[in-house]
Amino acid sequence: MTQDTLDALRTEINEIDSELLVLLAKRRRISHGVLEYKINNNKPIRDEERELALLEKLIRYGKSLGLDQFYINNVFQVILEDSVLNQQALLQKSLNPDTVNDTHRVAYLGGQGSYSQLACHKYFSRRPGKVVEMGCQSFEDITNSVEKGKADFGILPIENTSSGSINEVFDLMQHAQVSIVGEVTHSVEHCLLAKSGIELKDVKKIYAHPQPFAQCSRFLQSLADVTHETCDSTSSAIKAAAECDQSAAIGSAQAGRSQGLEVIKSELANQAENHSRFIVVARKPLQVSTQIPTKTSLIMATKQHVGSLADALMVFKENSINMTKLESRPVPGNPWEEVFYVDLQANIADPQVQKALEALKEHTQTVRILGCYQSESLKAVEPI
Ligand SMILES: C=C(O[C@@H]1C=C(C(=O)O)C=C[C@H]1O)C(=O)O
Repeated sequence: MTQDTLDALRTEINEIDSELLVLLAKRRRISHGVLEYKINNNKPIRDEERELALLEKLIRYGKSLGLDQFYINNVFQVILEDSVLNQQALLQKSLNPDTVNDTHRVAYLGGQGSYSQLACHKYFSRRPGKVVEMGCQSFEDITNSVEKGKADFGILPIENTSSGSINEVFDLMQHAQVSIVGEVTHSVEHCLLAKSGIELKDVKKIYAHPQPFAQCSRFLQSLADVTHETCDSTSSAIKAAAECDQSAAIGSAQAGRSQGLEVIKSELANQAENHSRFIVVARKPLQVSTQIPTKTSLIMATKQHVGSLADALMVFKENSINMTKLESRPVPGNPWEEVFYVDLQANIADPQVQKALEALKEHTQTVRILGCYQSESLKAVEPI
Protein backbone atom coordinates (compact mmCIF):
# COMPACT_ATOMS: atom_id res chain seq x y z
CA MET A 1 0.00 0.00 0.00
CA THR A 2 1.30 3.45 -0.85
CA GLN A 3 1.40 6.48 1.46
CA ASP A 4 -1.25 8.08 -0.80
CA THR A 5 -3.66 5.16 -0.30
CA LEU A 6 -3.07 5.31 3.46
CA ASP A 7 -3.76 9.06 3.46
CA ALA A 8 -6.95 8.55 1.43
CA LEU A 9 -8.20 5.88 3.84
CA ARG A 10 -7.44 8.10 6.84
CA THR A 11 -9.29 11.00 5.24
CA GLU A 12 -12.28 8.71 4.83
CA ILE A 13 -12.05 7.62 8.50
CA ASN A 14 -11.84 11.27 9.59
CA GLU A 15 -14.98 12.06 7.62
CA ILE A 16 -16.88 9.13 9.16
CA ASP A 17 -15.80 10.19 12.66
CA SER A 18 -17.00 13.75 12.04
CA GLU A 19 -20.35 12.40 10.80
CA LEU A 20 -20.60 10.27 13.95
CA LEU A 21 -20.03 13.37 16.10
CA VAL A 22 -22.72 15.32 14.22
CA LEU A 23 -25.13 12.42 14.78
CA LEU A 24 -24.23 12.12 18.48
CA ALA A 25 -24.86 15.84 18.97
CA LYS A 26 -28.19 15.50 17.13
CA ARG A 27 -29.16 12.50 19.29
CA ARG A 28 -28.37 14.48 22.45
CA ARG A 29 -30.53 17.41 21.27
CA ILE A 30 -33.44 15.09 20.54
CA SER A 31 -33.14 13.43 23.95
CA HIS A 32 -33.43 16.94 25.49
CA GLY A 33 -36.75 17.17 23.62
CA VAL A 34 -37.87 13.94 25.31
CA LEU A 35 -37.10 15.61 28.66
CA GLU A 36 -39.80 18.20 28.01
CA TYR A 37 -42.41 15.43 27.69
CA LYS A 38 -41.20 13.86 30.94
CA ILE A 39 -41.35 17.16 32.82
CA ASN A 40 -44.88 17.90 31.60
CA ASN A 41 -46.11 14.38 32.40
CA ASN A 42 -44.14 13.91 35.62
CA LYS A 43 -42.42 10.75 34.34
CA PRO A 44 -39.05 9.41 35.57
CA ILE A 45 -36.16 10.45 33.34
CA ARG A 46 -34.79 6.94 33.09
CA ASP A 47 -36.85 4.40 31.17
CA GLU A 48 -35.06 1.08 31.53
CA GLU A 49 -37.64 -0.83 29.50
CA ARG A 50 -37.07 1.49 26.55
CA GLU A 51 -33.28 1.19 26.97
CA LEU A 52 -33.44 -2.60 26.96
CA ALA A 53 -35.68 -2.73 23.87
CA LEU A 54 -33.39 -0.24 22.12
CA LEU A 55 -30.21 -2.20 22.96
CA GLU A 56 -31.72 -5.52 21.88
CA LYS A 57 -32.82 -4.05 18.55
CA LEU A 58 -29.41 -2.43 17.98
CA ILE A 59 -27.57 -5.65 18.82
CA ARG A 60 -29.72 -7.60 16.34
CA TYR A 61 -29.20 -5.01 13.61
CA GLY A 62 -25.48 -4.65 14.41
CA LYS A 63 -24.98 -8.40 14.10
CA SER A 64 -26.48 -8.30 10.61
CA LEU A 65 -23.80 -5.71 9.76
CA GLY A 66 -21.01 -7.87 11.17
CA LEU A 67 -20.60 -5.98 14.48
CA ASP A 68 -20.43 -8.04 17.67
CA GLN A 69 -22.75 -7.71 20.68
CA PHE A 70 -19.98 -6.72 23.11
CA TYR A 71 -18.90 -3.81 20.94
CA ILE A 72 -22.43 -2.51 20.33
CA ASN A 73 -23.37 -2.87 23.98
CA ASN A 74 -20.26 -0.95 25.12
CA VAL A 75 -20.75 1.89 22.66
CA PHE A 76 -24.45 2.34 23.39
CA GLN A 77 -24.13 2.05 27.18
CA VAL A 78 -21.89 5.15 27.03
CA ILE A 79 -24.40 6.94 24.78
CA LEU A 80 -27.35 6.06 27.03
CA GLU A 81 -25.53 7.13 30.20
CA ASP A 82 -24.69 10.45 28.60
CA SER A 83 -28.29 10.91 27.49
CA VAL A 84 -29.78 10.15 30.91
CA LEU A 85 -27.23 12.15 32.94
CA ASN A 86 -27.60 15.15 30.63
CA GLN A 87 -31.38 15.11 30.90
CA GLN A 88 -31.10 14.84 34.69
CA ALA A 89 -28.64 17.73 34.88
CA LEU A 90 -30.92 19.89 32.71
CA LEU A 91 -33.92 19.07 34.86
CA GLN A 92 -31.99 19.95 38.00
CA LYS A 93 -30.93 23.22 36.43
CA SER A 94 -34.55 24.20 35.75
CA LEU A 95 -35.48 23.30 39.34
CA ASN A 96 -32.67 25.33 40.95
CA PRO A 97 -32.47 28.49 38.81
CA ASP A 98 -30.38 30.39 41.37
CA THR A 99 -27.48 27.93 40.87
CA VAL A 100 -27.33 28.69 37.14
CA ASN A 101 -24.36 31.03 36.96
CA ASP A 102 -22.14 31.88 34.05
CA THR A 103 -19.11 30.90 36.11
CA HIS A 104 -18.61 28.27 38.79
CA ARG A 105 -15.66 28.71 41.12
CA VAL A 106 -14.66 25.17 42.06
CA ALA A 107 -12.23 24.29 44.87
CA TYR A 108 -10.49 20.92 44.72
CA LEU A 109 -7.33 19.25 46.01
CA GLY A 110 -4.08 19.86 44.15
CA GLY A 111 -3.51 21.50 40.81
CA GLN A 112 -2.98 20.45 37.20
CA GLY A 113 -3.44 16.72 36.80
CA SER A 114 -4.72 15.88 40.27
CA TYR A 115 -7.44 13.22 40.32
CA SER A 116 -9.75 15.78 41.90
CA GLN A 117 -9.23 18.06 38.90
CA LEU A 118 -10.23 15.20 36.56
CA ALA A 119 -13.36 14.59 38.66
CA CYS A 120 -14.12 18.32 38.52
CA HIS A 121 -13.89 18.30 34.71
CA LYS A 122 -16.15 15.25 34.50
CA TYR A 123 -18.83 16.69 36.82
CA PHE A 124 -18.97 20.13 35.22
CA SER A 125 -18.80 18.84 31.63
CA ARG A 126 -22.54 18.19 31.96
CA ARG A 127 -23.30 21.52 33.56
CA PRO A 128 -23.29 24.66 31.46
CA GLY A 129 -21.13 27.58 32.56
CA LYS A 130 -17.45 28.39 32.75
CA VAL A 131 -15.43 26.70 35.50
CA VAL A 132 -12.88 28.73 37.42
CA GLU A 133 -10.58 26.19 39.05
CA MET A 134 -9.22 26.76 42.53
CA GLY A 135 -6.56 24.19 43.45
CA CYS A 136 -6.28 23.86 47.27
CA GLN A 137 -3.63 22.44 49.62
CA SER A 138 -5.93 20.46 51.93
CA PHE A 139 -9.50 19.16 52.26
CA GLU A 140 -10.10 21.75 54.99
CA ASP A 141 -9.06 24.57 52.63
CA ILE A 142 -11.75 23.33 50.25
CA THR A 143 -14.62 23.42 52.76
CA ASN A 144 -13.35 26.74 54.18
CA SER A 145 -13.38 28.30 50.71
CA VAL A 146 -16.97 27.17 50.18
CA GLU A 147 -18.09 28.28 53.66
CA LYS A 148 -16.57 31.73 53.18
CA GLY A 149 -18.07 32.14 49.71
CA LYS A 150 -14.68 32.21 47.98
CA ALA A 151 -15.74 29.12 46.00
CA ASP A 152 -19.23 28.13 44.79
CA PHE A 153 -18.47 24.41 44.90
CA GLY A 154 -15.94 22.07 46.50
CA ILE A 155 -14.99 18.58 45.31
CA LEU A 156 -13.95 16.04 47.94
CA PRO A 157 -13.03 12.36 47.46
CA ILE A 158 -15.10 10.28 49.88
CA GLU A 159 -14.37 6.63 49.04
CA ASN A 160 -12.29 4.45 46.80
CA THR A 161 -12.75 0.86 45.64
CA SER A 162 -9.17 -0.09 46.70
CA SER A 163 -8.61 1.86 49.92
CA GLY A 164 -12.19 2.28 51.21
CA SER A 165 -13.55 5.35 52.99
CA ILE A 166 -11.53 8.53 53.19
CA ASN A 167 -11.88 9.18 56.91
CA GLU A 168 -10.46 12.69 56.84
CA VAL A 169 -13.33 13.81 54.61
CA PHE A 170 -15.98 12.06 56.74
CA ASP A 171 -14.58 13.78 59.84
CA LEU A 172 -14.54 17.14 58.10
CA MET A 173 -18.20 16.77 57.13
CA GLN A 174 -19.13 16.46 60.84
CA HIS A 175 -18.68 20.22 61.29
CA ALA A 176 -18.32 21.86 57.87
CA GLN A 177 -21.19 24.23 57.15
CA VAL A 178 -21.73 22.93 53.62
CA SER A 179 -24.31 20.75 51.86
CA ILE A 180 -23.71 17.87 49.51
CA VAL A 181 -25.23 18.84 46.15
CA GLY A 182 -23.80 16.16 43.89
CA GLU A 183 -21.51 13.19 43.40
CA VAL A 184 -19.22 11.99 40.67
CA THR A 185 -17.37 8.71 40.25
CA HIS A 186 -14.11 8.67 38.38
CA SER A 187 -11.86 5.76 37.46
CA VAL A 188 -8.39 6.25 38.88
CA GLU A 189 -5.61 4.61 36.89
CA HIS A 190 -2.43 4.86 38.91
CA CYS A 191 0.87 4.82 37.01
CA LEU A 192 4.46 5.20 38.11
CA LEU A 193 5.75 8.35 36.43
CA ALA A 194 9.34 9.43 36.00
CA LYS A 195 11.63 11.57 33.86
CA SER A 196 12.61 10.15 30.51
CA GLY A 197 15.36 7.52 30.75
CA ILE A 198 14.55 6.45 34.33
CA GLU A 199 13.61 2.78 34.66
CA LEU A 200 11.91 1.04 37.56
CA LYS A 201 15.24 -0.39 38.81
CA ASP A 202 16.67 3.18 39.07
CA VAL A 203 13.87 4.50 41.33
CA LYS A 204 14.99 5.11 44.92
CA LYS A 205 12.18 7.42 46.07
CA ILE A 206 8.45 7.53 45.29
CA TYR A 207 6.35 10.65 45.84
CA ALA A 208 2.56 10.37 46.25
CA HIS A 209 -0.48 11.54 48.18
CA PRO A 210 -1.36 9.13 51.04
CA GLN A 211 -4.40 7.82 49.10
CA PRO A 212 -2.46 6.51 46.05
CA PHE A 213 0.10 5.01 48.48
CA ALA A 214 -2.75 3.11 50.19
CA GLN A 215 -4.40 2.12 46.90
CA CYS A 216 -1.15 0.71 45.46
CA SER A 217 0.16 -0.93 48.66
CA ARG A 218 0.69 -4.36 47.06
CA PHE A 219 2.84 -3.03 44.25
CA LEU A 220 4.86 -0.90 46.70
CA GLN A 221 5.51 -3.89 48.97
CA SER A 222 7.06 -5.66 46.00
CA LEU A 223 9.79 -2.99 45.70
CA ALA A 224 12.91 -3.23 47.84
CA ASP A 225 15.02 -0.24 49.04
CA VAL A 226 12.61 2.45 47.89
CA THR A 227 11.61 5.28 50.24
CA HIS A 228 8.17 6.91 50.19
CA GLU A 229 7.58 10.61 50.52
CA THR A 230 4.06 11.81 51.22
CA CYS A 231 2.84 14.89 49.33
CA ASP A 232 -0.29 16.98 49.86
CA SER A 233 -1.63 16.18 46.38
CA THR A 234 -0.84 14.12 43.29
CA SER A 235 0.10 17.26 41.39
CA SER A 236 2.76 18.19 43.97
CA ALA A 237 4.07 14.58 43.87
CA ILE A 238 4.45 14.85 40.09
CA LYS A 239 6.23 18.21 40.38
CA ALA A 240 8.64 16.74 42.95
CA ALA A 241 9.46 13.76 40.70
CA ALA A 242 9.98 16.10 37.74
CA GLU A 243 12.68 17.90 39.73
CA CYS A 244 14.59 14.91 41.13
CA ASP A 245 16.67 12.12 39.67
CA GLN A 246 16.21 8.50 40.78
CA SER A 247 12.65 9.26 41.78
CA ALA A 248 9.10 8.71 40.55
CA ALA A 249 5.55 9.76 41.40
CA ILE A 250 2.22 7.95 41.44
CA GLY A 251 -0.41 9.66 39.27
CA SER A 252 -2.40 9.43 36.07
CA ALA A 253 -0.60 9.07 32.72
CA GLN A 254 -2.30 12.30 31.59
CA ALA A 255 -1.01 14.27 34.58
CA GLY A 256 2.50 12.87 34.11
CA ARG A 257 2.54 13.87 30.44
CA SER A 258 1.55 17.44 31.31
CA GLN A 259 4.77 17.72 33.38
CA GLY A 260 6.97 15.87 30.87
CA LEU A 261 7.05 12.57 32.81
CA GLU A 262 6.75 9.14 31.23
CA VAL A 263 4.84 6.08 32.43
CA ILE A 264 7.34 3.48 33.63
CA LYS A 265 4.71 1.12 35.07
CA SER A 266 0.93 1.15 34.82
CA GLU A 267 -1.99 -0.60 36.58
CA LEU A 268 -0.50 -0.18 40.05
CA ALA A 269 -3.73 -0.23 42.09
CA ASN A 270 -4.58 -3.20 44.31
CA GLN A 271 -7.96 -3.55 42.57
CA ALA A 272 -8.11 -3.71 38.78
CA GLU A 273 -11.31 -1.63 38.93
CA ASN A 274 -10.02 1.35 40.89
CA HIS A 275 -12.70 4.04 41.16
CA SER A 276 -13.06 7.01 43.48
CA ARG A 277 -16.36 8.62 44.44
CA PHE A 278 -16.25 12.35 45.02
CA ILE A 279 -18.91 14.50 46.66
CA VAL A 280 -19.67 18.00 45.44
CA VAL A 281 -20.45 20.50 48.20
CA ALA A 282 -21.94 23.99 48.16
CA ARG A 283 -23.17 26.46 50.76
CA LYS A 284 -26.88 25.91 50.15
CA PRO A 285 -28.75 22.62 49.74
CA LEU A 286 -30.36 21.80 46.40
CA GLN A 287 -33.86 20.78 45.55
CA VAL A 288 -33.84 17.46 43.71
CA SER A 289 -36.59 16.35 41.34
CA THR A 290 -38.42 13.17 42.33
CA GLN A 291 -38.12 12.09 38.65
CA ILE A 292 -34.44 11.21 39.01
CA PRO A 293 -32.51 8.71 41.17
CA THR A 294 -31.56 10.54 44.33
CA LYS A 295 -29.35 10.01 47.35
CA THR A 296 -29.69 11.56 50.79
CA SER A 297 -26.68 11.59 53.12
CA LEU A 298 -27.01 12.17 56.85
CA ILE A 299 -25.02 11.99 60.06
CA MET A 300 -26.69 10.61 63.16
CA ALA A 301 -25.66 10.03 66.76
CA THR A 302 -27.70 7.19 68.20
CA LYS A 303 -28.82 6.99 71.83
CA GLN A 304 -26.52 5.18 74.21
CA HIS A 305 -28.85 2.15 74.67
CA VAL A 306 -28.39 -1.47 73.75
CA GLY A 307 -29.71 -1.91 70.20
CA SER A 308 -30.24 1.78 69.44
CA LEU A 309 -28.31 1.58 66.14
CA ALA A 310 -30.38 -1.46 65.12
CA ASP A 311 -33.59 0.44 66.05
CA ALA A 312 -32.50 3.44 64.00
CA LEU A 313 -31.70 1.27 60.96
CA MET A 314 -35.04 -0.54 61.26
CA VAL A 315 -36.74 2.79 60.54
CA PHE A 316 -35.26 2.69 57.01
CA LYS A 317 -36.33 -0.90 56.50
CA GLU A 318 -39.87 -0.21 57.74
CA ASN A 319 -40.15 2.67 55.26
CA SER A 320 -38.68 0.64 52.35
CA ILE A 321 -35.66 2.94 52.06
CA ASN A 322 -32.49 1.35 50.71
CA MET A 323 -29.29 2.19 52.58
CA THR A 324 -26.19 2.27 50.36
CA LYS A 325 -23.58 3.20 52.95
CA LEU A 326 -23.07 3.07 56.73
CA GLU A 327 -19.84 4.32 58.23
CA SER A 328 -19.00 4.94 61.88
CA ARG A 329 -16.54 7.61 62.98
CA PRO A 330 -15.37 8.67 66.46
CA VAL A 331 -16.44 12.05 67.84
CA PRO A 332 -13.34 14.21 68.44
CA GLY A 333 -13.01 15.01 72.17
CA ASN A 334 -15.58 12.38 73.24
CA PRO A 335 -13.70 9.08 73.52
CA TRP A 336 -15.73 5.98 72.57
CA GLU A 337 -18.61 8.01 71.21
CA GLU A 338 -19.46 7.42 67.60
CA VAL A 339 -21.44 9.10 64.86
CA PHE A 340 -22.83 7.24 61.87
CA TYR A 341 -22.77 8.40 58.26
CA VAL A 342 -25.62 7.02 56.24
CA ASP A 343 -26.31 7.22 52.50
CA LEU A 344 -29.89 6.46 51.48
CA GLN A 345 -31.48 5.98 48.08
CA ALA A 346 -34.05 8.57 48.97
CA ASN A 347 -35.32 12.06 48.21
CA ILE A 348 -36.19 14.25 51.19
CA ALA A 349 -39.02 15.74 49.13
CA ASP A 350 -40.75 12.33 49.33
CA PRO A 351 -43.37 12.24 52.17
CA GLN A 352 -42.38 8.64 53.03
CA VAL A 353 -38.78 9.79 53.58
CA GLN A 354 -39.98 12.71 55.73
CA LYS A 355 -41.97 10.21 57.81
CA ALA A 356 -38.88 8.03 58.23
CA LEU A 357 -36.72 11.01 59.27
CA GLU A 358 -39.35 11.98 61.86
CA ALA A 359 -39.40 8.40 63.24
CA LEU A 360 -35.57 8.39 63.31
CA LYS A 361 -35.60 11.17 65.93
CA GLU A 362 -36.97 8.70 68.48
CA HIS A 363 -33.84 6.54 68.24
CA THR A 364 -31.18 9.20 67.87
CA GLN A 365 -29.68 12.09 69.81
CA THR A 366 -29.01 14.13 66.69
CA VAL A 367 -29.62 13.81 62.98
CA ARG A 368 -28.11 16.21 60.45
CA ILE A 369 -28.95 16.00 56.77
CA LEU A 370 -25.73 16.52 54.82
CA GLY A 371 -27.50 16.80 51.50
CA CYS A 372 -29.95 15.41 49.00
CA TYR A 373 -28.53 15.08 45.49
CA GLN A 374 -28.73 13.45 42.09
CA SER A 375 -27.21 9.97 42.19
CA GLU A 376 -24.79 9.59 39.28
CA SER A 377 -24.24 5.86 39.61
CA LEU A 378 -26.55 4.44 36.95
CA LYS A 379 -26.84 0.69 36.81
CA ALA A 380 -26.68 -0.32 33.14
CA VAL A 381 -29.50 -2.47 31.75
CA GLU A 382 -28.19 -5.84 30.59
CA PRO A 383 -29.49 -7.22 27.31
CA ILE A 384 -29.25 -11.03 27.07
C1 LIG B 1 -34.37 9.73 25.64
C2 LIG B 1 -35.01 9.06 26.59
O1 LIG B 1 -34.58 9.03 27.93
C3 LIG B 1 -33.63 8.08 28.44
C4 LIG B 1 -32.59 7.93 27.42
C5 LIG B 1 -32.74 7.06 26.40
C6 LIG B 1 -31.96 7.24 25.13
O2 LIG B 1 -31.09 8.10 25.10
O3 LIG B 1 -32.25 6.55 24.15
C7 LIG B 1 -33.66 6.00 26.53
C8 LIG B 1 -34.46 5.85 27.62
C9 LIG B 1 -34.35 6.76 28.78
O4 LIG B 1 -33.68 6.11 29.84
C10 LIG B 1 -36.27 8.33 26.32
O5 LIG B 1 -36.99 8.02 27.28
O6 LIG B 1 -36.56 8.07 25.14
